Amino acid sequence: MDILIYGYGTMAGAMVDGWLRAGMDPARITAYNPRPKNVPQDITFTTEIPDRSFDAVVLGFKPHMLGDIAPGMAGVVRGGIVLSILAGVELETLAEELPDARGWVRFMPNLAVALGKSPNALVERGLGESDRAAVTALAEDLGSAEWLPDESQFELVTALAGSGPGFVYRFIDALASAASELGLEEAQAQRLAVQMVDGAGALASASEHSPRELASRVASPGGMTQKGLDVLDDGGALEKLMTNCLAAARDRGIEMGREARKTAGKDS
Ligand SMILES: NC(=O)C1=CN([C@@H]2O[C@H](COP(=O)(O)OP(=O)(O)OC[C@H]3O[C@@H](n4cnc5c(N)ncnc54)[C@H](O)[C@@H]3O)[C@@H](O)[C@H]2O)C=CC1
Ligand SMILES: O=C(O)[C@@H]1CCC=N1
Repeated sequence: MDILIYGYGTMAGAMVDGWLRAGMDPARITAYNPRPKNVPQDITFTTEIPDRSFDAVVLGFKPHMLGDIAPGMAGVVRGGIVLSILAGVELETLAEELPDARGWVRFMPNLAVALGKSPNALVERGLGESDRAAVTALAEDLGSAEWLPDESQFELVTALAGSGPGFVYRFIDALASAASELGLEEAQAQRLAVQMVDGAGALASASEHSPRELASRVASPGGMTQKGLDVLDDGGALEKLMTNCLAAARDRGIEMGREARKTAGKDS
């Protein structure tokens, strides 16, 4: 499967890094971006829209640009599979805007693709069994493949797994700032917070126990951790905060889907 990256920004670039890291032949990858970009050695880069079609085309630009960009993409997607990382943009819009493709996939990664550690949410229209297997393999090279039965929860999944690193980074930053506020040297607080989250995440991945159970294993009865957990749990404070956080991100995704339909002229 040869791949065209159409819009080589932060996310699409991280996907290329992940595929190369997983051993993909760089000759399979072409990247198009209207402005010059630094790209890994051995992939093909162009600032001109290629004049041939590709097996798979990754949409790597901003969601609201789809309506303006799609008409110029007919040639590159003809007969191929569209892999859209555009937040909020639905399969229906993709199929209407890029009707010359043979299949459409919403492929929602996060920046950890670069390390092969992204949970990748997927939903498709028009894919046969072998295409689905090929897309699954592409996702697994970047972490995991999480196929959803339909699109109804895709914005929520995007909030959790796509935006999620942003929330975790904010949490790490808040931990480090709090420790520094309480007296620790700033750089040391940040080092400790980052390494702690790295280890805690790896343990949660490797463990047979749920995060809830792991938290109670850290909290020795009558000890320090429980006192801290009591603050987070008071009135369901942290859970309420996270519910509001995910709902706000999800709702913005739904709105972005609407905006993309509007600029594509498919909605009033
Ligand atoms: N940043 C992230 O963590 C994630 C981003 N996404 C999605 O990835 C997409 C890109 O986001 P970022 O990489 O963060 O943004 P970015 O701004 O880094 O990348 C956008 C790229 O599109 C290029 N571009 C501009 N006009 C273009 C045109 N006419 N044709 C082709 N390319 C054009 C820009 O030069 C730029 O390289 C968005 O649709 C976003 O929803 C999805 C999951 C996570
Ligand atoms: O913030 C955004 O809209 C995109 C979607 C998931 C992560 N970044």
